[in-house]
Amino acid sequence: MLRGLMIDRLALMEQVAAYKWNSKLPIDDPVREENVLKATMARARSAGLDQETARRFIVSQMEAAKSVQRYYFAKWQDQGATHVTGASDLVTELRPRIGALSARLIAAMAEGGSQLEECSAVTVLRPVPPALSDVPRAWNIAVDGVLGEHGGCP
Ligand SMILES: C=C(O[C@@H]1C=C(C(=O)O)C=C[C@H]1O)C(=O)O
Repeated sequence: MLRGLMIDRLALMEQVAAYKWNSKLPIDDPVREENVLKATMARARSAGLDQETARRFIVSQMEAAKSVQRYYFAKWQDQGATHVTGASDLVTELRPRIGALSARLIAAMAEGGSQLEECSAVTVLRPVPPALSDVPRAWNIAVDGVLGEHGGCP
């Protein structure tokens, strides 16, 4: 559940990158990030999820999201691409979908929280999903935000 939602959120980032590439927008949007963070903290509070856990989690999902976008920007730069086809609108389509996934992610974190304390969570979450095989480092960033305290697991 948690893994699937994390994959779904990151899988949208190629389209986010395409929209920004075509519109010549920067990858980083600190105002949007602040809004995502605030919404997440409010949701975490009502779901009974620890604030620090929620913050660390969403900050790493956003870092991972930007890492995916940087991968595609570099690729299109190398290819000399001026316009990438198939990009949905960022504001009316992509961000509402990202927002819905972020809400479900916080619910999943709140529900599965105690399981994440176990070392088996590492085994389940760590493998790079096939859909994200081009961006393994981004996946690792996303997973580190969930499993940061598991340094001692085998
Ligand atoms: C996904 C986006 O790109 C970046 C990543 C964000 C996120 O993961 O929520 C938010 C803002 C941007 O810094 C976006 O602009 O919406």
